[in-house]
Amino acid sequence: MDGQVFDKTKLPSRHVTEGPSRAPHRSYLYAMGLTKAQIHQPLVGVASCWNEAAPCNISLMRQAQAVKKGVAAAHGTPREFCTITVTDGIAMGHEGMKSSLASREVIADSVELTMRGHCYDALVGLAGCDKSLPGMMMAMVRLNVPSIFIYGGSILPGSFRGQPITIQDVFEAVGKHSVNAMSDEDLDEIEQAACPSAGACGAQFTANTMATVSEAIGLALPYSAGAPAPYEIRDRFCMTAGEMIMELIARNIRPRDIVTRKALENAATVVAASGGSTNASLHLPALAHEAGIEFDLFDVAEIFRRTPYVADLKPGGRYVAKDLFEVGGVPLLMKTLLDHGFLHGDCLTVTGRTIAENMEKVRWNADQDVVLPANKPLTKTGGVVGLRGNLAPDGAIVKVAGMKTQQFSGPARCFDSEEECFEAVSSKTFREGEVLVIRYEGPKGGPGMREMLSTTAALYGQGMGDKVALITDGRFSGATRGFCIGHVGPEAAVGGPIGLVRDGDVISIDAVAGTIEVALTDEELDIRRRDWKPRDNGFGSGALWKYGQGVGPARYGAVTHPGGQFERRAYADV
Ligand SMILES: CC(C)(O)[C@@H](O)C(=O)O
Ligand SMILES: [Mg+2]
Repeated sequence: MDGQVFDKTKLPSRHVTEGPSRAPHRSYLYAMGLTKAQIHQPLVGVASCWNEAAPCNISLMRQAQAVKKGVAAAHGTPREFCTITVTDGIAMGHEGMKSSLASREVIADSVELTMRGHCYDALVGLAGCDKSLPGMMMAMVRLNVPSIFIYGGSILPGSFRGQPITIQDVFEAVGKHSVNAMSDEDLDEIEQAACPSAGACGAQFTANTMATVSEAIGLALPYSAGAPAPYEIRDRFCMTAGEMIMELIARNIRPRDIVTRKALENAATVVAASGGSTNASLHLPALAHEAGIEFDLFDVAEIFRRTPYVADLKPGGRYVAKDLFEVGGVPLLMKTLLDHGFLHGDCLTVTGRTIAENMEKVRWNADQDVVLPANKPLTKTGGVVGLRGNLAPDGAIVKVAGMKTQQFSGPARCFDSEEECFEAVSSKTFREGEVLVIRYEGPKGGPGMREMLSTTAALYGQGMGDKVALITDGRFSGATRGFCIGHVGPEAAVGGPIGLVRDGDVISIDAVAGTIEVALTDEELDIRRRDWKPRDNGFGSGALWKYGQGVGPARYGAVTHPGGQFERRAYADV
């Protein structure tokens, strides 16, 4: 990039830095120590989700400095800014979780507004936890300025009595403890051992799933998703991203050149192949929506159905994110998928090259069993399955990776909030063979579509994971295992059938056939619907009220600007 001269008359930052009328604007930039030369170079927004809420984001400030060095080395002027996060692990199991999915929208919106307001020419975005990853990528596609995504990296595995552990073991320990199968002392020991470093939850949970997506969709540099947060090699990826963003400006390569329908299919493919988080079936439609591409839960489910499950990662399998990185990272997973025809190789990426070109130097590693060859998979279909039926006309999702059985039928036991169900689980006032139904927890109903790891992990920890099924219009953690069906739509709050079910109605789920049915006739459902009345969710003002008013259905990604609208007028072109 040495000597690259950028034509400022074509870049958005000209509105801030060029001509006599912008003298006041330049005064502010001089006030922050910028030189004349720096002011007239391209301005690159370095958006970081750094804060002290959780280990996922704590290393982002360090990494952002490396990005800035890279930008400066390639004759750009980096401008760092931070946005909020809500970290699921700490928001879990209480009202705080209602803020989680809503935070994805706030992150996307806040990055959008900072970029627009200051006319930055490009964006390098760093994100470390479940909602900040999709939120940051959504902002990139929405703004459509040259962008590179950087993941903060995974946490290192913990160790408990010689066994590697993750946060999942602590959530499940709560269930063991509740049935007196674990002592207070052991619970104390495990909670102190599970999280030994900075970084996002360590297995193929939601953050690592979306990090895998960031490489497969083409917005992140190859290998950059895999290195754990404390590893100094992350800083090298960050430096390179900083240099590379200047090249993307020069070549005018934008996120919507990258995030195409085929790229979204590639993203869904790596989720299924790695037994990733069900949350991806929300985030991929949301990302698609930013690009004006129709790609809903059923499109995601169709890819899931035809994709082999090859990466033996927790929660369904044996290994964690660090293990995947050590054997070859996301490129190794993509290599076998590409070689066996499961990925589109012709999609452009932020390297300026296609997926197939990026893969040219990647060699298959036969000396490992973290990723199996795609022609010899763990199972022939993906680790996550879409469902549809009279209980979920707008679809539902279940993770089958690692599950012994794929069919379940039993009488419903209904709860109108997660708390009511958690209480029944803790006091064991439910029976083996039942289908626990948690409703009024959808995007509008909660509001906020809570993630329910406390309840599902408690069930699993009690040894009830495959003895009951759980269905909800809310959602699950990437660490959830057991027969747990989420995103059931339409949600109860808008009159969906899940709100019409009564205790004892027989519910049948078949993950092989892809169905979810309640044994009620259409006539009976109609009669019950006539008696149904909407409920007040208790939020009359503030961010969650606003979210509940605007949010669309889970099937289309639970976005707050639904209705087929997307940002057609990329701000960089104005
Ligand atoms: C706390 C977890 C495990 O990170 C969860 O939020 C997830 O979705 O994976
Ligand atoms: Mg989560």
